[in-house]
Amino acid sequence: MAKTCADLFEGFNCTILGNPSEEVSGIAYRSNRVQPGDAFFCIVGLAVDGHSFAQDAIDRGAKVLIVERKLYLADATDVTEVVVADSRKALAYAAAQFYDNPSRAFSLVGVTGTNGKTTTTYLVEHIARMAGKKTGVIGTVGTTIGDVHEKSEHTTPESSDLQHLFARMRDAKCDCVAMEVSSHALDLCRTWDTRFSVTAFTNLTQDHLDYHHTFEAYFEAKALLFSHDYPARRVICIDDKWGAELNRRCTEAGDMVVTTGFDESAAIHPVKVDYGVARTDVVLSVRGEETAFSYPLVGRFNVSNIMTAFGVGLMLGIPAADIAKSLEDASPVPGRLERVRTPHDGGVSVYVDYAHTPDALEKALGSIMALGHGRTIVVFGCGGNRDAGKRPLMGKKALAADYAIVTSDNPRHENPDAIIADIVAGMGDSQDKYEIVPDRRSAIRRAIELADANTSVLIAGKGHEDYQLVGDEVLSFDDRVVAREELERRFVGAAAEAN
Ligand SMILES: CC(=O)N[C@H]1[C@@H](OP(=O)(O)OP(=O)(O)OC[C@H]2O[C@@H](n3ccc(=O)[nH]c3=O)[C@H](O)[C@@H]2O)O[C@H](CO)[C@@H](O)[C@@H]1O[C@H](C)C(=O)N[C@@H](C)C(=O)N[C@H](CCC(=O)O)C(=O)O
Ligand SMILES: Nc1ncnc2c1ncn2[C@@H]1O[C@H](COP(=O)(O)OP(=O)(O)OP(=O)(O)O)[C@@H](O)[C@H]1O
Ligand SMILES: N[C@H](CCC[C@H](N)C(=O)O)C(=O)O
Ligand SMILES: [Mg+2]
Repeated sequence: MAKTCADLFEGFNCTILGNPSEEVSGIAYRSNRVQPGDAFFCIVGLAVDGHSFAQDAIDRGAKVLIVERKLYLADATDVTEVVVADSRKALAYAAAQFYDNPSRAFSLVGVTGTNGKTTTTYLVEHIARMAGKKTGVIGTVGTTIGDVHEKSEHTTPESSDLQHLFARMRDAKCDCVAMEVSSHALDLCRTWDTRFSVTAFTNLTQDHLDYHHTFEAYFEAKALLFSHDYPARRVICIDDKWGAELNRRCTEAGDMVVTTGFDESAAIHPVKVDYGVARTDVVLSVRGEETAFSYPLVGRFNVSNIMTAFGVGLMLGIPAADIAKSLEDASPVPGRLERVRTPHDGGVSVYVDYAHTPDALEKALGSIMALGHGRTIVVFGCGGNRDAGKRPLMGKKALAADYAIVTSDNPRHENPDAIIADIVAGMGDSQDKYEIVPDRRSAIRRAIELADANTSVLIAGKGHEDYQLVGDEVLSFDDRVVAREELERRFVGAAAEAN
């Protein structure tokens, strides 16, 4: 049923100047995407003020403007203005009304934390699907509705895009949706007026300080995901002090909390772990009961993700035995410690991973080195126009490898050489342990040239990405494809020469 302006803002503190019965045919926050009959939300952004695009939106047919200050555009007397205190909250609220509060139609799981969100949402989706539910996933790798996958622009979409996605998931009869909730999204109200059934916290380590400035502000943004909803079901990894603090707050607020962690004080903790090259065997203590199973992911950090997903499964009402059974054949997550396979690899073990923070790089390297392939070479860079403080820290972490090749990630609008200089500033006087190869393909080629059958190569930072962002250009680039090509170039070439 068509919605009026008054319908969208029922229960929301605002002043409607004009016609409350004006019908709204769509929601827009980007002027160049306005369709006739839309309501256009003027958002004061970090880069520009959306109010300055109001006239453009009207010219494209917007009938309602949502503003933080009255505009009274002279030749737009038939346009209704809705004055609100915060257009971002208004956008989230009105979009939820427009699509009839779709997040209430299914169990929605929100996962936040610096690292492990994508992995955990994939695991939760798998557990829910094996329990017979129709599922959806929203996150960095894209959106999945049932079995249909789409790419996405953000890890957590803008609020109105998110509500639209929820509506599509509701219409597709999804019972359970697992989504990543980034700290940007929480701070920018993208999930405002979304109802979560369960929220989960993985960890907090350095990232995004370009945006949040301090760890405390970064943590408080994450903590917003744990400050509302009823009944409040939380799964919190208490391995770092931030998780412990969140647990304290949620417990004090009377929330239902399942804690996870390596320490035996956590409600879910490992009793025994055997790390294999392709699978991991664990015995977990789950609220005092031991559960043994094996799953096809590697690395110590994935034990954390498995435990968090296990906790979410319990909160969704799925029996522990069913969760354990389903994890036996969990699907690996694209671009997370993904082994690059080709018949001609010369015995070199190449892994592509999405580690783009100091902690993730340390964990990914540690996991690969623990697999005992011998020598480890890491190829990595850092993204441009993102937290520069993490660059030297990642440089330092990379020294745990036997050798590092420092290269470009997504330079965006920064000079790649300047990003690399920031990275190597953290590598002290260890020049014999690294070299700089700015072009990413050449860096991967160099690592493979240096490798032999006792070497593993970790290509970190871009994981599932099939592009490289250079200035405004989106170049085609996939670490997995390039690594395969470079393995073949070396080993098929070598075999041909030997014949
Ligand atoms: C820091 C951040 O997240 N910024 C987001 C924010 O931008 P902003 O508030 O600065 O918007 P702005 O560019 O100043 O524009 C203000 C308003 O004017 C509008 N506008 C602007 C220009 C125009 O011609 N017409 C027009 O209507 C804009 O649509 C906007 O409503 O709102 C915009 C609209 O939704 C987003 O596109 C933009 O994401 C930028 C591009 C971005 O790169 N975000 C990244 C950092 C991000 O969100 N990452 C997280 C993942 C992090 C993780 O890995 O954990 C994510 O969830 O993806
Ligand atoms: N629980 C964890 N603790 C530390 N590092 C992890 C953990 N899980 C994954 N990682 C590392 O972080 C990388 C990214 O993992 P994942 O994509 O699951 O995290 P994310 O939180 O979704 O990241 P993003 O912020 O980019 O969306 C992995 O490739 C791995 O190197
Ligand atoms: N979601 C992360 C992705 C970083 C991936 C890395 N390849 C880069 O471009 O910095 C971010 O927005 O910071
Ligand atoms: Mg992610």
